[in-house]
Amino acid sequence: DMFTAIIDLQKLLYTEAEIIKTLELYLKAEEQRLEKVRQLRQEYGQMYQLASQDMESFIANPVNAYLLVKRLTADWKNVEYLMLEGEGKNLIENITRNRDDLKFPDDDDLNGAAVALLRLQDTYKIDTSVLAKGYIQGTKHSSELTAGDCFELGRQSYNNEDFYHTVLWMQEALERAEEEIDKTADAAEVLEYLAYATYKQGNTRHALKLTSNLLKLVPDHPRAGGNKIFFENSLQRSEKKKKGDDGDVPVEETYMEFKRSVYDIPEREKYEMLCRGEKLMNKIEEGKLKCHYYTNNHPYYLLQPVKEEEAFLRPRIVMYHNILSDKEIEVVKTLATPLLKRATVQNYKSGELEMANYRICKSAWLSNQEHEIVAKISQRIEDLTGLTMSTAEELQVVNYGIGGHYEPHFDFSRREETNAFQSLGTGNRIATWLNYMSDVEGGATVFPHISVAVWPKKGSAAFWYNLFKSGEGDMLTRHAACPVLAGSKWVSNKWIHERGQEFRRKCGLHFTD
Ligand SMILES: O=C(O)CCC(=O)C(=O)O
Ligand SMILES: [Fe+2]
Repeated sequence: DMFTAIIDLQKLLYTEAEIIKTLELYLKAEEQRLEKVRQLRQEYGQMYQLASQDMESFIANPVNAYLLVKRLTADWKNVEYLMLEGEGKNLIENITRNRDDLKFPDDDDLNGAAVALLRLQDTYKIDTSVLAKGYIQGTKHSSELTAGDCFELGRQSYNNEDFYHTVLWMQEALERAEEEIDKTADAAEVLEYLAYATYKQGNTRHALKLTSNLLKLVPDHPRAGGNKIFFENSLQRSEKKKKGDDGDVPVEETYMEFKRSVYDIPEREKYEMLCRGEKLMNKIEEGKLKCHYYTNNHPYYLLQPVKEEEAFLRPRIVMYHNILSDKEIEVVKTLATPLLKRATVQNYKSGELEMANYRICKSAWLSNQEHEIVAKISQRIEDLTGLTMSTAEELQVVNYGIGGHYEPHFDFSRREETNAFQSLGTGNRIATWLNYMSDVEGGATVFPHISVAVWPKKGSAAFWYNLFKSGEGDMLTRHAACPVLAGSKWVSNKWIHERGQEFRRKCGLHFTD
């Protein structure tokens, strides 16, 4: 899959250049071929004209008779060949089968890219027609979508049984198709999808209206007549039900589908609000946050203190600025790029690592031995946190994909979980150090339960303890990576473990320390 990391998508531009070359070759070959066909057509025509003046005497001439037979045997074979054997087949094979250096995305990538656009639309509340015009947060990033492109997004949503987005995008496709001179979508086809999705969304009356419009457009449409009857019956049934036991209005099925567990709603909503940059923290909490120079009393940083900015106090979440240089970031990205693999998450029941739609990125692990810069980064984290890196995990390098995100999660493992860290023998993830290695739009790291949003800045880092001093997990550290609106988001992180920190971070007796 290519959609899960922006770095992989860059290869697709090379594929596109090769496709352009292939199309040019194809057009040239086809033009030559058609020219030959045109010539033959003319020769056939000339002879026929001559013959039709006086058929009998024409055939009576043995040369003519011979030529006629020849035209319908040998020459005809030639015509057949010209008509059937375009260069197309060869050229297609050349570009798809014989080229290992070219990457083609597959249907899953198309679906992933479509779902990503829809996710961005929802999280950042982007209006469908604004997005279709290529605007993302006021700046024009891309070309416009055609009616056909909108139709394709609607169709992808439909295949995912996401009727909410099907309606939005089919409506947009319909509006755009109306304006287009060279139509890229068929209004009848759009209307059929739109009507069904509207019905699935619980609006049968409007679905019926859309189907009537479809029938006006294509009176002998193969399915619309049947659909109309189906919608009419369904309307009658619900009317009867309403009259039969009044007060008991039938609950809309699809509404239930969309509603998630009550527990989820506040977190989800807060997560999205924070992603959009809405300020949720109360002024008093915010007023307590400080920004100052920090040395950790380390000789090196006494000479060159780093800027420490508090993002929250309990749990304490801090940002350090200018931690990694551009050059170090380049090295880390270069080392990681060939090793990137679709990132996994741990199934909390089975303990197995698996891919999940709630984490769209690729990641790679770099050990200190890999390169002196990796070791240097480890050392820097040790010096600034005072925690030993000897039990930490390797440096995880992450590149997010289109609309890439990581939904709310804990970095530490909970008691009830089947715990993969147990085999490491280093205890739980006591703290997280997160380096931001690129500037992007969107893609904040947010903590929905404490209303904190940390915005990526190339070279900066975030740090927090996941566990209290007692070893108990701090539920308020639940956090998420917001979908990336634009750009290629790179981060790297160090997960620091409990073992070895006994004298570095003293055990607390109190739960909430
Ligand atoms: O990328 C981010 O902003 C956060 C990543 C994260 O939470 C994780 O990888 O555990
Ligand atoms: Fe995390």
